[in-house]
Amino acid sequence: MVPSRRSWNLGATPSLRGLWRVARARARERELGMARPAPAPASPAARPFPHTGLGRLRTGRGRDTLVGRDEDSSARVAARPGLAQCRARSVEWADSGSPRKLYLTVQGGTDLEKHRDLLMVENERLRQELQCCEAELQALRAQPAATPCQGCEHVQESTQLRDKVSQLQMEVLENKGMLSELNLEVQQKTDRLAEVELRLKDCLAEKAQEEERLSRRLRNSHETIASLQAQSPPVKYVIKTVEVDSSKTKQALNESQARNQHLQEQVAMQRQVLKEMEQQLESSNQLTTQLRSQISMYETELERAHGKMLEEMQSMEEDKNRAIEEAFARAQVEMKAVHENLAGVRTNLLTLQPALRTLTNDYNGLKRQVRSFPLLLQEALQSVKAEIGQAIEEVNTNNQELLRKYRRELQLRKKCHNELVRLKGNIRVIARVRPITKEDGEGPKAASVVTFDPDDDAVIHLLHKGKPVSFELDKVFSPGASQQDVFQEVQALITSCIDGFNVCIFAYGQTGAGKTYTMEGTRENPGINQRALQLLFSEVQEKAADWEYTITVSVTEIYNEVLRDLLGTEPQEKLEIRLCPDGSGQLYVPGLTEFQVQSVEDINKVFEFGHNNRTTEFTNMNEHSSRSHALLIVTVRGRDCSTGLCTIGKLNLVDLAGSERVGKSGAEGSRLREAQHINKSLSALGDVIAALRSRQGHVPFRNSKLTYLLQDSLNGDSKTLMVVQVSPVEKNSSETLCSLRFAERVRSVELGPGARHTELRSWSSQEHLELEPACQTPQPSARAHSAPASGTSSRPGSIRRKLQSSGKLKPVPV
Ligand SMILES: Nc1ncnc2c1ncn2[C@@H]1O[C@H](COP(=O)(O)OP(=O)(O)OP(=O)(O)O)[C@@H](O)[C@H]1O
Repeated sequence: MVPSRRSWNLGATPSLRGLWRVARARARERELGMARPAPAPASPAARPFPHTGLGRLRTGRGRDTLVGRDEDSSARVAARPGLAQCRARSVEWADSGSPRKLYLTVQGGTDLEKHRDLLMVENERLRQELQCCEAELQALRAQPAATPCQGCEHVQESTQLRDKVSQLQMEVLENKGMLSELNLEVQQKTDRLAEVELRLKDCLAEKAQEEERLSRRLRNSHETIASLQAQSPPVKYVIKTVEVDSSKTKQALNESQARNQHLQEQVAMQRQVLKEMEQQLESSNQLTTQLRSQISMYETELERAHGKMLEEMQSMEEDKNRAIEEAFARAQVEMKAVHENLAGVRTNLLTLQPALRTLTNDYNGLKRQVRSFPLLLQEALQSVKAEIGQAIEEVNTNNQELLRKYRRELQLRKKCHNELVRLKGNIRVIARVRPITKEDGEGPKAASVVTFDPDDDAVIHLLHKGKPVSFELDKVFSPGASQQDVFQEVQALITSCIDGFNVCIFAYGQTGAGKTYTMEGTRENPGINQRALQLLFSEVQEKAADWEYTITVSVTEIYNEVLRDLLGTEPQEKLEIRLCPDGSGQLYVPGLTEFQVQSVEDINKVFEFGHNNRTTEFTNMNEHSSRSHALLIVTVRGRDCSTGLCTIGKLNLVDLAGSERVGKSGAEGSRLREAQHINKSLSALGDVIAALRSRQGHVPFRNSKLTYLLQDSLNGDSKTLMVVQVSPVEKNSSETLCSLRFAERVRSVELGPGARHTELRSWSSQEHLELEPACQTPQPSARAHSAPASGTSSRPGSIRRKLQSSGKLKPVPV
C-alpha cells in the first residue's frame, strides 16, 4: 500500500507549542490525579506525536517537518480530488523554499479531521490565488503607465481605471487580511480540537487499563476464593478474608465505576464541545465561500476593467493612427503647395534678377543721396529758419503795430462813444463781477459762468443754462478789479460835480452781488462814496486859490417805501419828497439833515453814523443784506472869487437794495414785506427806464419813492452812471442774466446832455439870496431843509437859506 501523505501548513510554531503543552498537561494529570505511571518522557523532536501516535518531528534549515505514515486514509484522500490537487500544490509550494512549513502524514483520521484538512488546503489554494491576483494587478498597473497618452479623455479614463484597480487592490488586501485571520482562527480551532482529542484518547486508554486491572483482580479474587473453598478448616478463615477482600474489591469497583461514570460524562461534554466546534467550522466554511465569491467578483471586475482599459488603449491607438494619417495627408498637400510656390518663386526670381540689378543701382544712388541729405537738410533748415525768423519778426512788428493801432482805435472808439454818450446824454453803464466767496459754497453750482473778452473790456459773456449770452456795456470789471480801478472809471464824472453838474451813480444788482462793497467798501478798502469825497476835497483844495467851495452831505434811505434821514436825530421819522414851490419843478426833502464836511475825518464820521442807522438783515444770500435803498447826497457849492460865478453840483451816490427772489432768499414775515417793497421799487425803476427808452410822454416816476427821488438824475440834466453788480456763480445765473439785460436797457436810455449849473452871483450874499424870488419857499418846519435832487440856477439860493436857518451849514460833529 502506497502511504498517503497529507500536508498542512500549520502556520507558526505556537500551534506545535500548544500540542506539546496539552501533552505535558495530560502527563502531569496522570502523574498527580490518577497516580498512574506517566509515559516515558521524550525530547520534543523524538517524542511520538500524541494525537497520531506516529511519526517524529524534525527541525532544520528554516522549516519544521513532521513526518509519519498514513496507512488507511490514502483511499479516502484520493477520493477527494480537491485534496489531491492541493496536496500537489502544497508540495510544490514547499519546494519553493517557503519557511515554517510542516508536512504531517497521519494514519487514519476522523471525518472532522478530513474536513479540517480540506479547509486548510482550501485556504492555501485561496492564498495562492490571491497571490496570482496580485501579480495580475501588478501587471495591469504597469501596463497603462507604459501606454502613451493620446488625449485628455483617454487619460482621464485610464486614471479612473487606475483608481478602480487600486481600489480593487485595496479590497483584495483587506480580503487577504480577513483570510489570514480566518486561517489563524482555523488554526486555533484545530489546536483546540487536537487537544480535546488527545484528552479523550487518554481518558479512553486509562479507562481500558483500569477495567483490565480490575477484571484481572476480580479474576484473581475468584481464583483465590475457589482455592480457599477447596480447603476445609481454614476455609472459614479464608472466606472471611475473601469477604474482606471482596468488600475492598467492591469498593474499588464502585470507585472505578464512579470514575468511569465521571469519565463518560467528560467524554459527552467533550463531544458537545466537538459539535460546537464543528458548527464553528461550518460557519468558517461559509465565510470562506463568501470570501471566495467576493474574490471571484473582484476578479470579474478586474477583468472587466482590464478589458475596458484595453479597449480604451485600442481606441486611443486607433485615434493616434488616424491623426497621424490625417497629419501626414495634410503635410503632403502642404508640401505639394509649397513645392508649387517654390517653383513659382524660382521663376519669379529668374525674372526679377534684372529688376533687382536696376533696383540695386537705384538704391546705391539713393544711399549716396541719403548720405548727403543731412547736410542738405541742415542747410535748407538753416535758410528756412532764417526766413521764418525774419517772417516772424515782421509779423511780430506788424502785430505790435496792429495791436497798437487797434488799442488806439479802441480808445478812440471809446472816447467817441463816451462823447456820443455824453452828447446824447445816455446813462453810462458799467458792470462789476464780484469774486466767488465762501458763501457761494462749493461744487458745480458755485462754479463761475461769467467770462470776459480779452480784447474788449466792454463785453461780458454769461453761460446761462448751457447757452452763452453776451452783453456789451460801457465797461466791464472782472473779479480781479480793485476799488481804485472802479473809482478811476467814475472819477471824471465825480469831478464834473465840482463844475456844477448833477451826477448820479447808482449800484444795481441782486442781493449779495457786491453793491454795498462797491459803493461803501470796507474801512481798509473804501468804495466809491469815500473816494469820491476825498477826490472832491483834493480837487477843491487845488482850486482854493480861485474858488471857494463848500461840501455838504446828507444820508438817507428808503426802507419799505419810507424815506428816512440817517443823519438825523430821529432816524425813524418819515420824510417826504416835495416839489419846490418855486415852480421850477425841482424836488426837495423837507427836514433832511445836511452836514458840511471839511475833512476826511468828517466824512468818516458821517459814513459811520449813516451806516449804523442803515437797515441791514441777514438773508440766505448775504450775511449783511441792505434792506433799503441808501442815498449819499453830496452837494458842492463853488464861487469863483474873481468873477463871482457860482456853481452848484450835486452828487447822488445810491446803493440800491438787492433784488431777490423771495423763494430763494427764504424771506417770510417782515422780511417778506421788505423784499416785496424792494422788488416793487426796483420794478418801478424798470418801468421808468422802459418809458424813458421808448420816449413815452409819461414816465411813471412817482410810482415809488426811489424813482421819485431819482427823478432828477434819470430825467433831465444829470450825468448818470449805473454800476451793475454781478455774481459769477452758476446758481445765480438767472439773476445775473436779468441784471445784465436790465443794464443793457438802461444803457440805451438817452437822457440828453447834462447841464452845468452856474450863476453869476455871490453865494455869500445873504441879501441877494433873500431877494431871490424863486427861492422864497415856505419853511415846512423849523429844522426841515431840502436836499434838492438837482440844482438849477435858482436853487442854490433857496438851499443855502434853508441850511442857514437850520444852522447846519457848519460842520456838525456826528
Ligand atoms: N469786488 C469784491 N471784492 C471782494 N469782495 C466782494 C466784492 N464784491 C462783493 N464782495 C463781498 O460779497 C459780499 C456781498 O457783498 P455786498 O454786501 O456788497 O452785496 P450787496 O449787493 O450790497 O448785497 P445786498 O443787496 O444784500 O445788500 C460781501 O461779503 C462783500 O465783502
